[in-house]
Amino acid sequence: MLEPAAPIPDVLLPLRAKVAALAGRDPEAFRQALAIEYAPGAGIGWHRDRPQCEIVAGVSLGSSCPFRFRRRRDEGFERATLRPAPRSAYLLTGPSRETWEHSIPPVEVLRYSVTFRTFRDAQV
Ligand SMILES: O=C(O)CCC(=O)C(=O)O
Ligand SMILES: [Fe+2]
Repeated sequence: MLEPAAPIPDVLLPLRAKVAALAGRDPEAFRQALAIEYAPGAGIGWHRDRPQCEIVAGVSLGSSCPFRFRRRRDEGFERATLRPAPRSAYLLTGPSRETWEHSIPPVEVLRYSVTFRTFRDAQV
């Protein structure tokens, strides 16, 4: 049985307000917050975020790292790499959200991310 998660901690609300302004959405639309610690050697494998999510807004903290993207083409993968600066934010919307997969190879220096997500179904 699913139960509602705890509310987003107050300490994250100013950050949520900033990414919401970047996305042009109400802060309350970002109903999930996820903080990830990447210790040296930790990364995240290729994936697209779950289809129930709509906008993914991320804040990159600590070290910079390659943020890799790929999408399948007839002849193989088309690839792109961003390098989000520490204390910068990014939005995954449109094709970067729906079509491209993303991953982060094992980091060399400690990094954190805080991601906020809106949901397609407001009831989720
Ligand atoms: O650490 C990041 O900036 C991305 C994290 C990520 O891809 C995710 O939480 O789905
Ligand atoms: Fe992701």
